[in-house]
Amino acid sequence: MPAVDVVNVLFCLGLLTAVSYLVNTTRSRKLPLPPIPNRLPIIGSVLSIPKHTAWKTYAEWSRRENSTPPFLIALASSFGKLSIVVNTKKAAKELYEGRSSVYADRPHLAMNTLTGWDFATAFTPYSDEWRAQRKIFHQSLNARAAPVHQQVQLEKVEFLIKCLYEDPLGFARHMRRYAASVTLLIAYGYDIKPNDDHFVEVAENAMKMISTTLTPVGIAVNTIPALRHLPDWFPGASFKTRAKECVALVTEMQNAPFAYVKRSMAEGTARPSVASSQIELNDARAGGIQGEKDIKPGADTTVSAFLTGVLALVLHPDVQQRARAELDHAVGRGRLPTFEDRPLLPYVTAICREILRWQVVFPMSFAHSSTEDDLYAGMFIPKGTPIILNAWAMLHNPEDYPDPESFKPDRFLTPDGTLNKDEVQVAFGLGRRNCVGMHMANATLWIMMASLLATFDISKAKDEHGNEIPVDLAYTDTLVSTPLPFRCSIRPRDREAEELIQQIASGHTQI
Ligand code: HEM
Repeated sequence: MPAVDVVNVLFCLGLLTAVSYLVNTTRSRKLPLPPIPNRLPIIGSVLSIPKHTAWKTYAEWSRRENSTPPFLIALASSFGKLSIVVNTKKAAKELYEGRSSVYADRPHLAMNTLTGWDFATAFTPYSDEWRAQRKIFHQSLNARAAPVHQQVQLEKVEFLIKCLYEDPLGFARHMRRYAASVTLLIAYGYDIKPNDDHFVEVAENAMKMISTTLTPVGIAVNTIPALRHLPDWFPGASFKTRAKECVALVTEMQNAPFAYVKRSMAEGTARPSVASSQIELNDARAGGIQGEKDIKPGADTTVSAFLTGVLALVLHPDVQQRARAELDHAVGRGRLPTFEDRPLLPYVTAICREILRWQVVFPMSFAHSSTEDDLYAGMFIPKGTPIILNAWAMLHNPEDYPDPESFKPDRFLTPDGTLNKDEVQVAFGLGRRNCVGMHMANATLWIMMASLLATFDISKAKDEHGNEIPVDLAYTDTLVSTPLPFRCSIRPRDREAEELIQQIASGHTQI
């Protein structure tokens, strides 16, 4: 009996493959598609798509395959499915911004539905539902609303400074907690517990589970959604059991903080938050408010930028020195910097921009999808094609950023020392689906870097013989690229800084 099912499934897969291949090749025969590197019949480019840092290979392929810009390439995955990688800022702007309504959809990924993650704004199709979610985010997190959250960011960065002083080796954990505490306070008015916070744990586990979608089996299910109907007992179908576990976590991640806000509002103890103001505005309409429910995922992206910031400082004592000179001149030594000091600290801002450019948090952003057949620079882009923005290629293009692999904050300064106009927007995506948490993320990163530079000296850690432990620039290969664990030394920069830190620490009791 199982043998018959196997034959049936394989037969259906074969049929799907053939139909999909025919549809794509017939459609594309009329007009040229972007070049498809290393394409083989039926299996497309599958064998040559690298497992590691694919964004670097795509940038190379696009230079090899296109003699002139716009440097688009198509990837033909197995079963004839196409996706297109955009490798230049010019093409990305023309498509994502110039034709924004055509490129604002997201590809439908069967694994997102299976794991319960399809509730998230980032995965919602371009629709009225998405517009409603996006509006809620925008009202609370746009550039003008961002200052409302500054008090929370200042309060939490002080606590981070205390934690780094008392337990410098745990810096990555403290930074993760700083990101989560800012996000949850702003989103839900919820102050996380010092250790083992349940909301944070659930959200982190749900985020980890999303990696299920990136395993070979997950990719196969996204390519051939019919696979989701495989029976649970089928060899290789254990992804269905994991997906069910993920649904439970995601549901709790959505509902628990929201229920907390409602409860604390009823008890009169709620802190003002995005969720509480939306509840007041919308009078808690049936089904709840989607927008604030997926604020949490932004925390992981911010942590990646924080850790890159620490790595950059470890490797560049000269950058620390120059930033400190700027801080001492503009702020003095008796207090931590605040957001009011920002206009006087262009070099610190340039460091933050360089962090986002140097090690791109989302090297290939989130895929968009086209809602119409389109023709661009003489190339055909079929309706429904996933379009991937190669942000890494754009932010490492030597024409815009000479010596792109080096960490050089100066590239964001004009000769007279003021900031230039490049705000590294590409790191946050382009067009209608760009990052809605961008202003909050920039502010959280800026105040952390400014405070860290004002108080601590960051250098390589030493082993028991007093030798410096080398630091590698090693990153995860996941959707959000994050530094792999590394060691460093974080010490008050001098006696004066230590006194300031102790004064700040005495105002915060918990660690
Ligand atoms: C350094 C930190 C961050 C980086 C680099 C980043 C980057 C991005 C990128 C590249 C996208 C996809 C854009 C596109 O599809 O064109 C995105 C989407 C998104 N981000 Fe962020 N993000 C960060 C922090 C945050 C934070 C703190 C929040 C929430 C408070 C947030 C909320 C979102 C949401 C909701 C979307 C989906 C937008 C949509 O599909 O309409 N992000 N982000």
